Amino acid sequence: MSIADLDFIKTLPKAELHLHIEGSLEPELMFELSRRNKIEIPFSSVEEIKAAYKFHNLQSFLDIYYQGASVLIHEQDFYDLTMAYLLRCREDNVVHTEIFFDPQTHTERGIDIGVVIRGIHSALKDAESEWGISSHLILCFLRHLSEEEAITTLKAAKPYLEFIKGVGLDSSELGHPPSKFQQVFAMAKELGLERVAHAGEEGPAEYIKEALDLLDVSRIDHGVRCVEDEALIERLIDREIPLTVCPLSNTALCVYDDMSQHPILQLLERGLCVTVNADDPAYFGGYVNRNYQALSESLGMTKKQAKKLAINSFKASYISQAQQQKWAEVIAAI
Ligand SMILES: Nc1ncnc2[nH]cnc12
Ligand SMILES: [Zn+2]
Repeated sequence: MSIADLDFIKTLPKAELHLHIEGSLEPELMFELSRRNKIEIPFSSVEEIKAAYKFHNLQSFLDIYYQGASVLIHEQDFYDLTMAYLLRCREDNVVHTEIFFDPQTHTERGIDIGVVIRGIHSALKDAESEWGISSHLILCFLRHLSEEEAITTLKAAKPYLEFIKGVGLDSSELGHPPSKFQQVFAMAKELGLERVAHAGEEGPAEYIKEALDLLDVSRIDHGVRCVEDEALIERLIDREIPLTVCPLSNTALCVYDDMSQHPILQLLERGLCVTVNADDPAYFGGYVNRNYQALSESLGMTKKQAKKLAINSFKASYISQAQQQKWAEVIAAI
């Protein structure tokens, strides 16, 4: 596929399944909110912010990402943040999105979890009624904090469970294995919530197995280090466990030195249900179509592979089987 086929990527309806809403905070909005809320940030211009976005691993990114989120205070801020992302969905033909949010990043600063959820949820509802973009919200626990704090967060979210589809696990992976969160994931299951977890991004393949065995997740976020364990790859194929892969994130955080080393298309060809996602687009150089474009440019992704990836995005989502089927037919006809 040539670069001229960017239009083709845009024609494909897509679901996005791995997007941290706090990671969609563009420098321009960060500045506006810092002024509006009188929160100091250590940058004097948008250019300075962008220049600071040079990462050498996950932690070097997370330090800047949590600092950026400090400008989010009011319900309107969370609304504006989410609406800005949904406008990008519209541009990229993302018709369904499953959004992560990190309540502890905000509650630690004294912000009520209801402020966060109501702000995000009302933007999601507006985008659905205005543009027909459907969505789910996934509450993530920060794995560098304790399980006890995760349990407190889950309890605080109880009045809002009608707005929450599932729980996830993110932040610093190394040294914080899924086994640390077994109890809180069991509680979430008991509450009828879906479960996903970041695993095998920087952490070993063993963490992917733990997420499956101990947290009973139905999807793995990233998961690219499964390539180091042949038996695990076969298990992921047999059990049809999707991986929400984020190519530009992986190169920005030096999981791979160059996109040409990314295994996503090899995994696709082996029969894994891999999907393409942006992770933290304001920090990693682009939204979902930009990720598809990178696969085209660096890995020679074909139109057939792009269609399969788009079909997988619906198959791996939490929309109904009938809806999944409908989108698969639309894409097959393109
Ligand atoms: N790529 C990522 N990995 C882990 N935690 C995150 N939080 C936001 N982006 C993340
Ligand atoms: Zn992520």
